[in-house]
Amino acid sequence: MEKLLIRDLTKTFPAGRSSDRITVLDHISFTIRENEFVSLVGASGCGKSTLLSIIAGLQTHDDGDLKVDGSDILGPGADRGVVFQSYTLLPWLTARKNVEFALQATGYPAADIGDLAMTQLKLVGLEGFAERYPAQLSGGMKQRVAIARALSYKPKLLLMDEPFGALDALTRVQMQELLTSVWERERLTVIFVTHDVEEAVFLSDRIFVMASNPGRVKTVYDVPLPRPRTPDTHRLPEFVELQADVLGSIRSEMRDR
Ligand SMILES: Nc1ncnc2c1ncn2[C@@H]1O[C@H](COP(=O)(O)OP(=O)(O)OP(=O)(O)O)[C@@H](O)[C@H]1O
Repeated sequence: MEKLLIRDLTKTFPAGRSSDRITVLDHISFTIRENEFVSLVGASGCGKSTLLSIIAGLQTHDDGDLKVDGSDILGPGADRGVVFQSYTLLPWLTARKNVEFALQATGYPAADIGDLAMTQLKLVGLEGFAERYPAQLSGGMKQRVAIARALSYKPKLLLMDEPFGALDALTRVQMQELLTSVWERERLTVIFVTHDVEEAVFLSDRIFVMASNPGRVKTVYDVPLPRPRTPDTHRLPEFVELQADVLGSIRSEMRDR
């Protein structure tokens, strides 16, 4: 079933002081199926973050249609969970209270909130850290709380913008493995922005390579790798080949600019 439909999406920004406008996203059209994991990759400035924030309802668009489960996106909503690169936890609340706060804000019954928050923290392996404040957690742990929080209210669509970009290499790989196992268990629909092609191949069902000036989807790759994905997945010849193909596609687009 179709989860997200985007048709002829166009976004412009004012170009400096003149009345001209720069087209950042140009007639983008695609659909994402329920339970699909899709990554957006492409050169810096091709419009990945802009596209994600329009889907999140955090930015307006000029033209085109965006629908989640057949309903127009008109602004932010609890049907879409968002995880960004920077940890957006509330520093004055514990890990558990950060998750509970999101559940309260999205209207969960008060009696269920405590249990639900702990269940989500357990899912990301943080049940022992529930009473810690963000300042007492490592970067990877903070990002796990942010993922637990985004998953807690069961969004139809999870939107992730470079969520592991600020982490060290080992923590990043651990977070990829955690995310893929959570995704395999919860059957989420995810749109994931990353600069890291290896990360995109490891996590995704499909990879959209975007081109710039104006931003558009240039090539769509299917990722025919078996699941569950494990550390050994990286060594499969198909993995290595696909990674090279996607990188080549981004590079050729940069050369053509
Ligand atoms: N508020 C804004 N006003 C004007 N131009 C903007 C604004 N936000 C983004 N842009 C421009 O839109 C283009 C796309 O930006 P965006 O951040 O979406 O790209 P990106 O692919 O996510 O880049 P990166 O990979 O570097 O994060 C860039 O050229 C950027 O300069």
